Amino acid sequence: MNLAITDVRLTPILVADPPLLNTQGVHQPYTPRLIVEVVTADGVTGVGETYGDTKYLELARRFAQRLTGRQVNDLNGLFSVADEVSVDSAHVRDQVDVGGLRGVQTADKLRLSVVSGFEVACLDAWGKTLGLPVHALLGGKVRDTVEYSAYLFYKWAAHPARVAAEDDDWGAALDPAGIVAQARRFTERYGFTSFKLKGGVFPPEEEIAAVRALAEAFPGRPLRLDPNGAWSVPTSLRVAEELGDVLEYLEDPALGTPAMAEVAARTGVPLATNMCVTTFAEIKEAFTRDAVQVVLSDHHYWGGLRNTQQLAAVCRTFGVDVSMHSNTHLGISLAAMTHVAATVPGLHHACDSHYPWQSEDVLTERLVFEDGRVTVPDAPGLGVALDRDRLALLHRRWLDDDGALRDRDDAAAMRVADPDWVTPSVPRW
Ligand SMILES: O=C([O-])C(=O)C[C@H](O)[C@@H](O)C(=O)[O-]
Ligand SMILES: [Mg+2]
Repeated sequence: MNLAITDVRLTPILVADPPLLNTQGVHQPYTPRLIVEVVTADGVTGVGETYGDTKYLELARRFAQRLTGRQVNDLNGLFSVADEVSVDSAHVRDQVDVGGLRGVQTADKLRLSVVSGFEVACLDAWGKTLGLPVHALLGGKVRDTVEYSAYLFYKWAAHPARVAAEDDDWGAALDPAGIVAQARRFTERYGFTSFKLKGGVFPPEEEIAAVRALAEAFPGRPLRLDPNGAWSVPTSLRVAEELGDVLEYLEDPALGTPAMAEVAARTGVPLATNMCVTTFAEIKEAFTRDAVQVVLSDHHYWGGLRNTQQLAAVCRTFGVDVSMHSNTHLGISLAAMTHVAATVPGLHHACDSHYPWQSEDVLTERLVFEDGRVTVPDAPGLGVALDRDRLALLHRRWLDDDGALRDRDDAAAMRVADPDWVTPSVPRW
């Protein structure tokens, strides 16, 4: 058995994405992702997936150059490579962007997102070589299925500039009735039994009404509302007061740990985050101030599956729940999320996934949700197979793009419909 990496392939792609609304704007018709392949001396190929925007891609290219000759099971070594890459990446070293939906974007976090794509690819190759599933390499699964929630979005029927790949049959959802209809479709198609509504789009009263309508349509089902930090502390408290009887948790109602701590101190509704605790360095302040009761890990920006397990252990120590966040992603990432979620003890909340919104994939066989759950794959590696024709097609789309869509920009996508749109300042309400 020879675990040495002999080749690394990076394939940036553009994937069709429906016009889903959030507080920053609307999803672009296509979103960038990066598919990572590592090949071993034995000819085994492992696959990974991460963000594909230019700044990630540039780092990934530097990263890839340093991998040949390393062992696929040297997972700790990936972080040393990340350090080396940081030294010669002066252009991203000091880059900090506070305005996105993924929390504060630092160069460190970009690097960890890149590491995650390679870590998953290495685990896949290592597992295939040993004939073991990724969850076994992570210490073994403690459950056979992982529960996901229906991720509801306010949505237009179509993108303002129609695109060929867009033919979703979800229709528009712009009011409580539309959101309930969307939720029904999610239950019919995938059997989801818990629901998360992406908020911060309409004034809070309208979103409160939508959650109330969901509570009436699906009595007793876990419900969450996530405005991505768009509300002030008083608004967050008002929403918590009005929906406290039906919410499983409120997700990032206000932006940042101090504001979340203020809200948490004055409501009994649990608060979840994928914005104010997104790195190990942010944990201490948030946990000591009791600002959050649930951390939604995203293995991409936490630096991979093993870091996600470490995060879960820290959360457990502090009595904070852990669950999972997602961004627009394909089946490789869903498989990775499912493997790691299967190994985390005490996972009390259904994980998020955008996957049902993705009509395209790079797999020969897509993962399926049954009764709102994905069965944990037991085949070697991630248990997925790359469809090279699909990959080539989505890469061709990336090559043909003039650069406009290679970096996700929800505000720019919104300006296609509303030229005066500017990213709202926070708090918006
Ligand atoms: O839970 C979250 O904050 C997200 O899922 C962030 C995403 O960027 C979401 O807002 C989206 O896709 O519009
Ligand atoms: Mg969130």
